[in-house]
Amino acid sequence: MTDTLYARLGGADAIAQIASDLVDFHIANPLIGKRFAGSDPVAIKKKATDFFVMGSGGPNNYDGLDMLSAHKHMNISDNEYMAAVDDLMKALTNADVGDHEKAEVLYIFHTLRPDVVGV
Ligand code: HEM
Repeated sequence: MTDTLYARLGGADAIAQIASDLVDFHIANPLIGKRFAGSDPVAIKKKATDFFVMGSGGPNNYDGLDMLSAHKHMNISDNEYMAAVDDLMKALTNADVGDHEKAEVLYIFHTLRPDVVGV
């Protein structure tokens, strides 16, 4: 059997580093940084890690909101979504994730777009 995406990314520690970088990049990103002005970086890094671990086939410890509830009434634009995708690619590159795994992560991320953009 093929390893889960979770295992191929390097498990919980590797994913925690990717999620931490991702949140740092979002906060520093001029296109979306202001969205996180009121956020606690430590808390959202934990939520992002748990969500990513669960979504890649690892243990499910995610206790956060579903994606529609989390982003409802934010009215996130296509440009903001693309900025978040750019940050994700950067975080994956930083962690030396291979092209095949990057494509899988991107695909999963994109399946969540309807619950995030313009809701
Ligand atoms: C498919 C893409 C995305 C995924 C998978 C995702 C994932 C998440 C998760 C797991 C949470 C935590 C939910 C909770 O608090 O229980 C969250 C919160 C949030 N997301 Fe997203 N997100 C995405 C795209 C975006 C985009 C494009 C923006 C805006 C540019 C955004 C802005 C936020 C904000 C502002 C919060 C609340 C942070 C806080 O609680 O302080 N998200 N997102």
